[in-house]
Amino acid sequence: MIESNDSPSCWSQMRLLRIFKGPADHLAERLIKTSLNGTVELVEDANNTPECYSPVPPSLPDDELPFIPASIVSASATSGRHWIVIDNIIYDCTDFITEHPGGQEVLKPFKGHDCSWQFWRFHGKQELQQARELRVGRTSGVRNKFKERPRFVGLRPWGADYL
Ligand code: HEM
Repeated sequence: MIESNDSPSCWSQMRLLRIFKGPADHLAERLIKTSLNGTVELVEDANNTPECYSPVPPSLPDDELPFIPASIVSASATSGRHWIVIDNIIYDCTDFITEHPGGQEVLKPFKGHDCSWQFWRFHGKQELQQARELRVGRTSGVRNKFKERPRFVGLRPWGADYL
C-alpha cells in the first residue's frame, strides 16, 4: 500500500502514476487504484514486460534491485529475453548464453524459471560473482521445474548393519 498526497473520492478513480522505485533507469509505469481513505493500491503492472528491464550496475546491492513479480518472470519464458533465477535474483542470460563455458544447452530449459540448485551443483560463489553484471531484478516464488535429487548417495541403506 502506498500513501497518496491528495484525497481521492472513490474506488472507481483509476489513475496511471509513475512510481519511482529502484534505480532511475528502471522506472515502470504502473496502474494504481485509489481508495476512500486516501491510499492508493497497486492493482496491476501496466507496460511491465521483460523488455522493460536491463541489467543494473554490479555495485547495486541485491536488496535494492527492482522487484519483478513471478508472473513477469514466468512470462519471460515466451519473450525474447533469456532470464533465469538463482536464489530469487533474476539474471538476463540473453547474450551470455552463447558465452557460457558450460554450453547453451544446459541453460535453455531454465528460461523463465528458477535454477538455483542446478547452479550450485556446478558452480561456487566465484561464478555467482561473475553473474553479477547480468542481474536485472529480484523476485519471489518462481518455480524450479525439477525436483532436487539427494546430493550424497550413501554406500549402504539407512539402518543397514554390515559390521
Ligand atoms: C548466470 C549464470 C551462470 C554463470 C555466470 C555461469 C558461469 C559458468 C562458468 C564461469 C563456468 C566455467 C567454470 C569452470 O571452468 O570451472 C561454467 C561452467 C558450467 N556451467 Fe555455468 N554458469 C551459469 C549458469 C549455469 C546453470 C544454470 C547451469 C546448469 C543448469 C550451468 C551449468 C554449467 C556446467 C555443466 C558447466 C561445466 C562444468 C564443468 O565443466 O565442470 N551453469 N559456468
